[in-house]
Order: sequence, then structure tokens, then C-alpha cells
Amino acid sequence: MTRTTEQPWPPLPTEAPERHADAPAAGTDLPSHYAHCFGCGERIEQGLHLRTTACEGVAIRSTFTVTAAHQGAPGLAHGGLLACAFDEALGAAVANLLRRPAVTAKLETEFVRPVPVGTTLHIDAHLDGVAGRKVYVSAEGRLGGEDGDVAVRARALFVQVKLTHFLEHGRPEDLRKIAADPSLLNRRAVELNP
Ligand SMILES: CCCCCCCCCC(=O)SCCNC(=O)CCNC(=O)[C@H](O)C(C)(C)COP(=O)(O)OP(=O)(O)OC[C@H]1O[C@@H](n2cnc3c(N)ncnc32)[C@H](O)[C@@H]1OP(=O)(O)O
Repeated sequence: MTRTTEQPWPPLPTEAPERHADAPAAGTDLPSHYAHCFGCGERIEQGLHLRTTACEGVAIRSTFTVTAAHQGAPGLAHGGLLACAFDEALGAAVANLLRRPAVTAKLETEFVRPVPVGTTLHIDAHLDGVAGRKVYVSAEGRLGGEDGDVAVRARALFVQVKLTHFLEHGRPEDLRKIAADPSLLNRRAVELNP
């Protein structure tokens, strides 16, 4: 069987990603970027509640604790929600380390081991290459601790976008809620006028 990790990555020539001068220092706990984000938002009771810390270089570390609300098979995490956790961690790496808004264009996941309810997945994500607006990023998730067995690997292409992307495509009522309560959004994560 050909595994995704056997394909060349990044799939095309890239430049080395450069950590933004104002990226959060290594060891900084990163706040949720949006209170209603399913991946990290504190106002979504059954969400994933990822917690992320900046690391040295172009890397971050996230943790995701699987609850009974995240099951697919009995007692095991749903693969789609694991993919969501990785989308969140990879996106946090791109946004916080480059400080530019970006969206997922492509996401590949490889599920290596089952992830039981009650376990914490430790996700290490790092930027792999940049080509124009395209950012290639990958991650692996270990069970139970930083040195645990790898359970999931993921890699993604993010495309940097202007802030107008969110204003043009976002649901107006949600944009109005943010306008009424700016604390819903963490405006420090990315540079607003790069
Ligand atoms: C602190 C913040 C933390 C944030 C964490 C958030 C985590 C969650 C992140 C998400 O889930 S974002 C939501 C899911 N993603 C989307 O809704 C994106 C939907 N897609 C789009 O809006 C557009 O397709 C996209 C912005 C990605 C690209 O459209 P554009 O018109 O801006 O660009 P274009 O189509 O010209 O593509 C730009 C480059 O990317 C390439 N590209 C785009 N999609 C691709 C794809 N799927 N595969 C390969 N290459 C792709 C494309 O070929 C091109 O390459 P070149 O520059 O070399 O010409």
C-alpha cells in the first residue's frame, strides 16, 4: 500500500519558511483565535478545545483530549474529528508563525493507531515550505505524551488570503456578532495590515 507520507513533500520546490519577527515567543500559550471555532473555541461545549503553545523555529505544539462527544466507533475517536484537530493545529502554525491569514486548501491524514476516548493527543506541527501564497505544513500526533506512539500524521496546503476573504464569504449575522463583541475574535494572531 502506498502511504501518503511516501509521496514527495512538499510536492514542488519551496522556500524555507521564515518565522515572523512578531511571532509569539517559544513557550507562549496561544489563545483561541475565535470563541466559536469548533477546533479551539471556548464557547463550543462539545468542541475539540485544542490548546496550542508556540515552539522554537517554525513549529507549534497542540494538545487535544478526546471526549465521549468525539466518538466514531464505541470508545474511539472519530477520524473526521481527528482530521479537524489537525486542521486546527496546522492552521494555528501557519497563522501564528507567519502572521498572515490563510485557509486550508488541501488536507491529508494518515490514521496509524486508534485513538481511545480519554486519551490526549500531542500534536507537533511545523511549517515545511512556502511557494508564493502556498504554505506546506505537516504534523504528527502522539498518544498520551510527547514521546508516545504516533497515532495520526497529517499534512496540508494552506493558501494565504486577504482579510476580505472572511468578510466576503462569512455569514453576515456572525460578522455582526463579532462587530458587537470584538472579544469573540483574537485580533493579535495575525497582522491585520501586512
Ligand atoms: C490564528 C488563526 C488560526 C486559524 C486556524 C484555523 C484552522 C482551520 C482552517 C480551515 O479549516 S479554513 C476552512 C476550510 N478551507 C476553505 O474554506 C478554503 C476554501 N477554498 C478557497 O477559498 C479557495 O479555493 C482558496 C482561497 C484556497 C484558493 O483560491 P484563490 O482564488 O485565492 O487562489 P487560487 O485558486 O489561484 O490558488 C492559489 C494557488 O494555490 C493552489 N491551490 C489552491 N487550491 C489547491 C488545491 N486544493 N490543491 C493544490 N493546489 C491548490 C493553486 O493552484 C494556486 O497555485 P499557483 O499560485 O502556483 O498558481
